[in-house]
Amino acid sequence: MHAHDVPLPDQPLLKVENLSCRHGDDLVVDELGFNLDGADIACLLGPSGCGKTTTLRAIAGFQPVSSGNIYLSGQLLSGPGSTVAPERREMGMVFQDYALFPHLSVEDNIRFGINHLSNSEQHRRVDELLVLTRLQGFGKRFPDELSGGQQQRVALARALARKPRLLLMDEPFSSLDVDLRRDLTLEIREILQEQQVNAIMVTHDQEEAFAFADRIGVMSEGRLQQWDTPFNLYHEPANRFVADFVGKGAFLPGHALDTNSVTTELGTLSGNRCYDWLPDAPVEVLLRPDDIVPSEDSPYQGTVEHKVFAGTSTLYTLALPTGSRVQAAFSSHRDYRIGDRVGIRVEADHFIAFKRQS
Ligand SMILES: Nc1ncnc2c1ncn2[C@@H]1O[C@H](COP(=O)(O)OP(=O)(O)OP(=O)(O)O)[C@@H](O)[C@H]1O
Repeated sequence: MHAHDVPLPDQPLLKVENLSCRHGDDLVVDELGFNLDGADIACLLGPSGCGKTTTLRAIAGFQPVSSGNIYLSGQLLSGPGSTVAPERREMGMVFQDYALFPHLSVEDNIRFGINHLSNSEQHRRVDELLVLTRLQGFGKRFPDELSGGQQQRVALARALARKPRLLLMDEPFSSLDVDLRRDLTLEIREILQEQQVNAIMVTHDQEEAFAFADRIGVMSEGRLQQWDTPFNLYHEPANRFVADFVGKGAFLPGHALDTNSVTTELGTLSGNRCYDWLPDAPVEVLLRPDDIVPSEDSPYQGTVEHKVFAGTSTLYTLALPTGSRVQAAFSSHRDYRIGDRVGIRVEADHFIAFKRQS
């Protein structure tokens, strides 16, 4: 069966259940669980060392699991003490360093995993993949005669040649420069959609994750913090770690007034969610840069401490009188200088707040 075959309706394509993995005595993946549905492309996102690669390797079958299970369309692939060999999982892998065979031409690299097919079928599949990955005319070249982006497309073509049920990619773009990364991320997403191949990519770059994935798992210290759409991660972060890690913004201290409003240095802010805090509880409100707007006659002012020009907007870090800081993205037509005092107000449709620990 391949990914374009319809999986059983009640079975997710991939089910990772209470997965824990150890390196020696260290628990590096801790009770992690998520389901990947038939149509989704996913990312595991998190800071260096949080366990993303170990999770991907467990799914691929290279990493033994200490507890928990991994299923593909309902079939158990990994459990404690039982594992289906990597080559029998029908998964493709693309690595950061391309891992192409240097002594084989592009065509032969792509052909590598499909030598069980007849010669004419091999040719047809290779030609199809060269077109798909926009490598027509490069088939006879060797890897060292290609750019980094082209090499990564060969690696993708090679991984897709066997029509994998799931494609696993570990930081596939990290050795490429920023512009190429962005283009290739979108291009590969289109190729996967066209081929109806599900994929999981590991990255620590959230822009890349947002551009690539329908579902993102944010990890920290071996634990899955949230498995959700990019929109929900940004607007409805499940906890403070996700709020801080995903997107820009700053936390402004305040005190609860009632279950959905807070007094802060920038006035009373009200949201559309109810919190279970008691009146006067210390809280902090997440303000995204687009929640702060310039307002000349506002009683609230911030002093420009830092600015980063970003084309259509400029990102300012503003210090408030108490020393708290907020970030604000203003149209780059307004050009404030370091040290300028800027009238501001909060204009947020909703806010995300957390109890303050200290
Ligand atoms: N072979 C190994 N032996 C011992 N410890 C390891 C091994 N591989 C990884 N680790 C440790 O396991 C933890 C998780 O590593 P992992 O590579 O899964 O993280 P990651 O999120 O992919 O990080 P990065 O983004 O830096 O690649 C880290 O603390 C790492 O040092």
